[in-house]
Amino acid sequence: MHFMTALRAAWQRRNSLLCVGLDPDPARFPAHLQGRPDAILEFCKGIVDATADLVCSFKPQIAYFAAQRAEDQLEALIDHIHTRHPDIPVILDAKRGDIGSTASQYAAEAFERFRADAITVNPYMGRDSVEPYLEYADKGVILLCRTSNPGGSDLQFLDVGGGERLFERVARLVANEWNASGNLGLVVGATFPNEIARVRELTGDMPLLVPGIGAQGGDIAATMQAGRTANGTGLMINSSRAILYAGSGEDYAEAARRVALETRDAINAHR
Ligand SMILES: O=C(O)c1cc(=O)[nH]c(=O)n1[C@@H]1O[C@H](COP(=O)(O)O)[C@@H](O)[C@H]1O
Repeated sequence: MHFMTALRAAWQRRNSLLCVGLDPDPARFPAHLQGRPDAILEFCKGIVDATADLVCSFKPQIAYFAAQRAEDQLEALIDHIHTRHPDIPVILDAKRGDIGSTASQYAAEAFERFRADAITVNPYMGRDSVEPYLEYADKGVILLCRTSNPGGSDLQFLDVGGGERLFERVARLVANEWNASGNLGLVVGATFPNEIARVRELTGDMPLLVPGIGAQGGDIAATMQAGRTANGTGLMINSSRAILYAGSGEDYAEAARRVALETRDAINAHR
């Protein structure tokens, strides 16, 4: 199924704009999982199965798996999500960006090896660096626009002419010129609601991935006010650490579920 179709269906069916980020850090795992060779997979499966009815997407961050030599566990995790929760799209957070020939390999890695439904990509090498991902017409490609970190302003706020800031140029280009197949989205941090509003203004109903609530302190009400579309959707609001590490004992998945539920409801209160 096309990523955008699956996302819209998940927004409706799950009544949720929450994206749970899967950033497994073994140092923070509960004691009963410590030292197990499959700890990353087991930890993440626990989170996924406890929260799947509360989310519109899952977003595994590839660095957390690669740093632990656990790409095989990432493959198994995505396979688990597709098998057990087939209606929930998986966004592989990889933030790739390279020349076309190399980008083709990154696209094959994300969509063929890992079987992700969407990938995050850094667009700052330009259109030809994004095109290999677009060849997978049913997959989502979510481009960094205005990132959630403080240093995001260093470059993304630069005036590129006539008072237009770099992130605005990215949003305008992506919405008006690059999105011929309708499979693009943008990343805009919850920590910058004014910029969410600006990107929404420039991109119509384009889906926005919004990380930065929870551990980074972004405001849910301001995010929703700035970014929701007329029908009360349009956003995948990501929270990772605040949900993953809500508990530290054997009941970590139940603790994660409680925070995911609170977060989903806090978001829905502003739809
Ligand atoms: O593309 C992303 O997902 C992303 C973009 C961005 O601007 N800021 C950002 O925090 N992220 C990712 O979103 C997640 C945020 O995690 P928490 O701060 O723990 O909720 C991490 O996986 C980040 O890599």
